[in-house]
Amino acid sequence: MPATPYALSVRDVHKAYRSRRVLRGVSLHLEPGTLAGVVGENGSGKSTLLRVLCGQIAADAGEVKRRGSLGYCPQEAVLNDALTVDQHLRWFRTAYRLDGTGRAEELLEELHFAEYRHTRVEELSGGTRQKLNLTLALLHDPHVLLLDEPYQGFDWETYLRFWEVAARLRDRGRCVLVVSHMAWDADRLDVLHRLRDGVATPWNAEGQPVDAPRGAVR
Ligand SMILES: Nc1ncnc2c1ncn2[C@@H]1O[C@H](COP(=O)(O)OP(=O)(O)OP(=O)(O)O)[C@@H](O)[C@H]1O
Repeated sequence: MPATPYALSVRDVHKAYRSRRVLRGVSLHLEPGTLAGVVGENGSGKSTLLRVLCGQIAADAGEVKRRGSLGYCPQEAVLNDALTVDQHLRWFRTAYRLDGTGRAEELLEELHFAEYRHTRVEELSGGTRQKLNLTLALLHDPHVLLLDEPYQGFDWETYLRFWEVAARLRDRGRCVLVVSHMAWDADRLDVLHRLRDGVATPWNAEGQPVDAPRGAVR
């Protein structure tokens, strides 16, 4: 049987919290070298979808297939307040069994927070915590990256730099899925899905369903 061409393949995924049916048959298929987005209103189930995709919670039904290593940047940074930025980087490097500090150094420079490397997390601003959160997801250069509102708290320069980093990853064949509740990033993405009523619909760069006539307003 030929190998699936997809880096991430999601088929008819369902997830409910008790009687609240959040995902009601989500399907999406992303090839390597894709920068994709999922948008949706607050509470539409974006984080739930990502948590299912990364395996943090189980789907009630449906299938998720992934090729290669995974990086996940959760919406809430999971950091240890008592440790410094450098200590986090060392900790994750050991967990990922990485040699050298190359990738971490690159990301510290690219996201402009090298000056905080010896600062404990409890003393960092929200935006700098988020830079560390993102860096930890990217550290092992995973094949599939799931990023849940990865730029919240970023200043404008860092926000733009984030998209440069994401585009470079895509150009190197990585599959990057970014969750946002804003559609204005649409033209930076190769593929955009809107999550509504528990299903994901592909949207075009104008923020309309792909089967809608151009210029149509919904
Ligand atoms: N652990 C949980 N237990 C029960 N209900 C939950 C749980 N997690 C999320 N929900 C509910 O599921 C729905 C979807 O939540 P989710 O966090 O996935 O949405 P979201 O689209 O990521 O929202 P936001 O844009 O506000 O981050 C919401 O109604 C939320 O209250």
